[in-house]
Amino acid sequence: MTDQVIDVTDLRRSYTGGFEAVRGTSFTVGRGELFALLGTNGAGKTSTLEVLEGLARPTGGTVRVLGHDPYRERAAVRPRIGVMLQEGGFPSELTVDETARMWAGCTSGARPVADVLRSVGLGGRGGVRVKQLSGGEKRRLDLAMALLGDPEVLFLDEPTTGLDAEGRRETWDLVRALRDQGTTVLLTTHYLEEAEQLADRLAILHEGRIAATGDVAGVVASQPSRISFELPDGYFPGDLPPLAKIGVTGHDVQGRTVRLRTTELQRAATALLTWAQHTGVELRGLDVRAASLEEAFLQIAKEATRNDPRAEPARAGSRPVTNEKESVR
Ligand SMILES: Nc1ncnc2c1ncn2[C@@H]1O[C@H](COP(=O)(O)OP(=O)(O)OP(=O)(O)O)[C@@H](O)[C@H]1O
Repeated sequence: MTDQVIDVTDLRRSYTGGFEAVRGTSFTVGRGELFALLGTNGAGKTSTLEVLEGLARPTGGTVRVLGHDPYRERAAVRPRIGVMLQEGGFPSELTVDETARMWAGCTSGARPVADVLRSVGLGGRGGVRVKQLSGGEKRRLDLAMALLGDPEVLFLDEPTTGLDAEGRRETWDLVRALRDQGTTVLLTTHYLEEAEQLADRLAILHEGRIAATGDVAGVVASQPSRISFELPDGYFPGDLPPLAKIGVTGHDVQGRTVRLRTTELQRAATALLTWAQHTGVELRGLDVRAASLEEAFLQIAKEATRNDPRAEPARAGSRPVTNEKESVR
């Protein structure tokens, strides 16, 4: 049986004014798994994460982290988790070393500061003031602080936002290494490539609900693949083999360009190529491709909106109903 490290059942979180940011989500994360919560701005990723981190109480549903309620049994959970918030908010005048030592003083069983800084590539930056770090270095400092207690479970809230391509790749390598060492990781991101690169499983959150979940291949496979090509002069779409019979679920034609959508890519492509061969037709610009995670994400979000056109309740100046966020890590 899988060892469930995170177990979320019908989680709801509302803010004062009635706005429900999380509207009944359920998912589990097994030990050693890397799970990505993916969603557009405002989808409810941070609102979910804060409950898992024990920083906020759910309005409804239950949440267990390492078998405990992270809010009520904070003392049991906190020493075993690491949290990287979106904004670390470290005092800018302190040096990297001073910051790390300060956090180590608040962390039970903290690892040696120098080791942790080295592990995130800040080994040579101990004497530098936080305000002098680059954006990428600040994010690495945030990560280092989350790793000080050698956590079993690591929560990363948009760990690479604001990083350049190289910084992002370096962070991915770090996160992969942690996962390979057995750390359970839950990260939020709106970078699809990040989820593609890192996630064992993911959930696409849309307006507070899980619109799709599974591994990357499974989520992508739920969306149609595409075949496009140009028909030569003298041929028309009606000359093609009957599209429905070869597994094509939709098509459009612009000028001589034909685009087909199918959930049976091999069958449709084989039938099309066989037809072209027999007819002696050259399909110029032939392009056969499975949906990308990006296409799947956009489509899933579009469908979720169509199925649930939520009217936006007023929520100016609102606060969480259940409690204020605590400024603790
Ligand atoms: N304190 C608050 N009071 C009222 N509404 C809030 C509060 N915090 C967040 N929200 C709203 O809840 C929704 C979900 O916000 P949340 O920060 O969880 O989204 P997110 O998916 O993390 O977005 P982002 O990618 O922009 O960080 C948003 O519509 C946001 O405006």
